[in-house]
Amino acid sequence: MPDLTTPSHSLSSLLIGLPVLAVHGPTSVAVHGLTLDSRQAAPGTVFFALRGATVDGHQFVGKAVELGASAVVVEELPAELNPATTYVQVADSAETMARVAAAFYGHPSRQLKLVGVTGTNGKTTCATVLHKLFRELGYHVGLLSTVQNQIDEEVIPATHTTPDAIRLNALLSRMLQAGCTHVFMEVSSHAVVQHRVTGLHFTGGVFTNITHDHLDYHGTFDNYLKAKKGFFDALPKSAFALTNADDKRGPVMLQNVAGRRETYSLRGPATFRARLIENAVHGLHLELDGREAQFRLIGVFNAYNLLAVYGAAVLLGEDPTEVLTVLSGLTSAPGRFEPVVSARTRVTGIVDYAHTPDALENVLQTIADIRQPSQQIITVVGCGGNRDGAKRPIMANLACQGSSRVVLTSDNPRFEDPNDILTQMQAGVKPQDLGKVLTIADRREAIKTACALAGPGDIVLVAGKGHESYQEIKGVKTDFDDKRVLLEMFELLGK
Ligand SMILES: CC(=O)N[C@H]1[C@@H](OP(=O)(O)OP(=O)(O)OC[C@H]2O[C@@H](n3ccc(=O)[nH]c3=O)[C@H](O)[C@@H]2O)O[C@H](CO)[C@@H](O)[C@@H]1O[C@H](C)C(=O)N[C@@H](C)C(=O)N[C@H](CCC(=O)O)C(=O)O
Ligand SMILES: Nc1ncnc2c1ncn2[C@@H]1O[C@H](COP(=O)(O)OP(=O)(O)OP(=O)(O)O)[C@@H](O)[C@H]1O
Ligand SMILES: N[C@H](CCC[C@H](N)C(=O)O)C(=O)O
Ligand SMILES: [Mg+2]
Repeated sequence: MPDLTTPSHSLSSLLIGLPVLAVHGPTSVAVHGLTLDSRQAAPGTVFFALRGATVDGHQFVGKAVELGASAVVVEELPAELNPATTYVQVADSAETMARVAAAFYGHPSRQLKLVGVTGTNGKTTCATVLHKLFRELGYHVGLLSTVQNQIDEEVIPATHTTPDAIRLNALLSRMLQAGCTHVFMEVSSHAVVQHRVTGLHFTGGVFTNITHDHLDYHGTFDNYLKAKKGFFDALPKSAFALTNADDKRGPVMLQNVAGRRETYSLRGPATFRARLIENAVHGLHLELDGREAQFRLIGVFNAYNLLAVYGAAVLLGEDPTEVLTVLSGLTSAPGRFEPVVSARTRVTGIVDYAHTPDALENVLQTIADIRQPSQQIITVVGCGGNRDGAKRPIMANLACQGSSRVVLTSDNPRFEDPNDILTQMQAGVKPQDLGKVLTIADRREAIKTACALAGPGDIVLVAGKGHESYQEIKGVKTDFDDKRVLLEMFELLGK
């Protein structure tokens, strides 16, 4: 694995142009590293005290100083200052950290064609397909996504959809050094609010859609929309802003955009248009930008993703015909509508990352569109702990509306009691649907039961965890892979 760059700068050079309220101590100190975690502080590092969701990083300034941090960046100065450390006081530590991180790594985003994808659903799909497309077109390409980060085919594990600003700039720098010309990344709403992408130079931004999610974190839908829009508002004049004109909030996203405003649509006038010819089990047949093509991705929602990818590629200067030709052969991201068929009774298992009401509704609608009338749909679904609770009853109800049988189960309970989550899900089940619902907290058992219920040719949808290779219970991640469990159960039950 190539080394991460370890640049060295003086503190003063990193602070050029930034609004600093006060400095105590010398700014000539050499900086070899940046950290947001006091436990990683050491001589030569700058520690940024961030106000977190759980704790206030200012509590750990003393610890960082004790470990030898050369400088600390704070919003509030501690009562006692250590003469061996430089204290930089700013109005917003998170924003300052992002700008310092960009400078520390030499502003890699300015030398890359960096495209960010935001929206409730479809970010990973679009970013991953863009990565595959540009690889096929012959470029060296970086990817920052929920599933994994990549430099060409080299995989770098991801812990977040969008990494923190330090890791993000370090990764961009590494991508640049590896010869990447393009980087496609997901921009989560958390990332925008927490300034993870502040100070990056984007060549383009793509908006997929916005529906219910993360209201636990953002409080209101309006704040959630503001976060997504914040990314578009900050795009430079030189960038393109590509939005989904068919999404209710698509046009709002463009309101304050300084750059080129572009749209895509399946329903009306737009820069990039598509018409659905066929949505079948083997893929989509579309007329895209005036030309007919067959695609391997399934479901109308993927027609939107394909259109967004096509639009972004053309806006990046690629030849439309070549883009269509390559795009038609590409598959989706792992764990996104991924089918596995049992050997004997031809039960189709579908593993999908639908963990929002909109995604679940779309996936069930897609299955309804492509299934044979004789095929029953059995859905296994849960909702994550320590995340938006409001979606729980809604998702249980949607599962009932779109399925013959439903097994409610656990997703990643995290620090919540799985049975509490399940009770909240059950509250969404209509009295007339109670007969089709089973509740089994153990996800493995739930998948086993769904497989046992499946007759020859039926469809078992396992929703919510997609590519995830673990289940997180009380802070401990244990190996768990929906696709593997499905295959195991098919085998065990002779399906
Ligand atoms: C809610 C949320 O976004 N949390 C992120 C946030 O953590 P936090 O606010 O809880 O941090 P905290 O524990 O309160 O600590 C505050 C500060 O004190 C520091 N600290 C803490 C302890 C200590 O001893 N010393 C110390 O310096 C911490 O490093 C931190 O800088 O800042 C951390 C550092 O960047 C992130 O790792 C953490 O992501 C957590 C793990 C997380 O689960 N985030 C999810 C919700 C998230 O970000 N998801 C989005 C995608 C969603 C989607 O795809 O739909 C993502 O982009 O991944
Ligand atoms: N354009 C779309 N519109 C609606 N639903 C979609 C769309 N694309 C994908 N989905 C559904 O949403 C799920 C998640 O898709 P994907 O991983 O691409 O989204 P994401 O925005 O990256 O999600 P996350 O916020 O968790 O990173 C898919 O498994 C599918 O069920
Ligand atoms: N990026 C999303 C993923 C949710 C996936 C689902 N399996 C869950 O654990 O809730 C989040 O962190 O909220
Ligand atoms: Mg994602």
